[in-house]
Amino acid sequence: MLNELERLRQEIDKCDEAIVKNFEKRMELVMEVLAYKKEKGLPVFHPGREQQVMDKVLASFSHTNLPEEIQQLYKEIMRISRKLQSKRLFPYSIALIGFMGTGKTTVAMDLSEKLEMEYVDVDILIQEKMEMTIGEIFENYGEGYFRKIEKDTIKELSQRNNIIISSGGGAVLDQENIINLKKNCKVVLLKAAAETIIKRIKGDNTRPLVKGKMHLEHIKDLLDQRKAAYHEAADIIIDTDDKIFDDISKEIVRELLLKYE
Ligand SMILES: Nc1ncnc2c1ncn2[C@@H]1O[C@H](COP(=O)(O)OP(=O)(O)O)[C@@H](O)[C@H]1O
Ligand SMILES: O=C(O)C1=C[C@@H](OP(=O)(O)O)[C@@H](O)[C@H](O)C1
Ligand SMILES: [Mg+2]
Repeated sequence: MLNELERLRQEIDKCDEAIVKNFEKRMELVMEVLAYKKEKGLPVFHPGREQQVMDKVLASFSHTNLPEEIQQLYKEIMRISRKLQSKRLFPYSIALIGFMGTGKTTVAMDLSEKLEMEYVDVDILIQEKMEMTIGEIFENYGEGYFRKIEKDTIKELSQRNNIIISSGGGAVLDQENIINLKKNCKVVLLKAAAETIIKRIKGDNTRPLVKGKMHLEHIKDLLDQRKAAYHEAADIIIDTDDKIFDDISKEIVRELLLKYE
């Protein structure tokens, strides 16, 4: 004879079995939708769709005692779903390169949320390692020392797959960094006009290479010196002038899928 506790546990086991079975079924269907969209050339990510699913779930379970918990569960289900799709679509890492102020750090964060892919910013990692700001590293140890840590950090990160890396604007001036990044990454160059760049970074004095020299001629000079290196390293080039982050991220996704499918 089963006691009451054992009986309840058996009921719970049955629920778990149904949850797992349906979860697997749901994810299989998501992958079928993905394959269909790819075949028909439809946009892969449809931001409105997640809200639709959430609204539908909440409406159809309006009698639930656990509306907040259901919402939480569905958020997680959709997060997992996005991650599975991204893994299938992008079996590589994505490295963002380009001049200061082209949006590498911010776009990496936005892409990371959209693709549910981990992102690492080389400069942020360096600052954490050194417990110092980039400005302090330049001031205390000089640019050469910063470049050495930058190179070590890129080497370390380039071993990893399925992440988004935002590099600093000077990273690709060193050939070894390009070779390392290209091991596991598709390299995306973000571009912007000097006028746009200066507008974006003029209020920010965290970049030692433009500190006290925040004028158009200096930015243009630096851009000219670096242009060839950026273009040589790039697999994909995205103009960011007059574009919002959301559109830049979507363009990156579109271009990567077009080129590497
Ligand atoms: N497309 C854009 N539209 C508006 N502001 C932008 C855009 N790209 C970057 N910015 C702004 O410019 C500044 C520098 O961006 P950041 O992501 O740090 O660039 P990077 O890492 O390439 O130096 C930030 O304040 C950011 O919000
Ligand atoms: O262009 C460069 O040489 C640099 C760009 C900075 O990063 P962002 O491009 O993210 O601003 C940072 O790595 C450092 O100040 C040097
Ligand atoms: Mg940055």
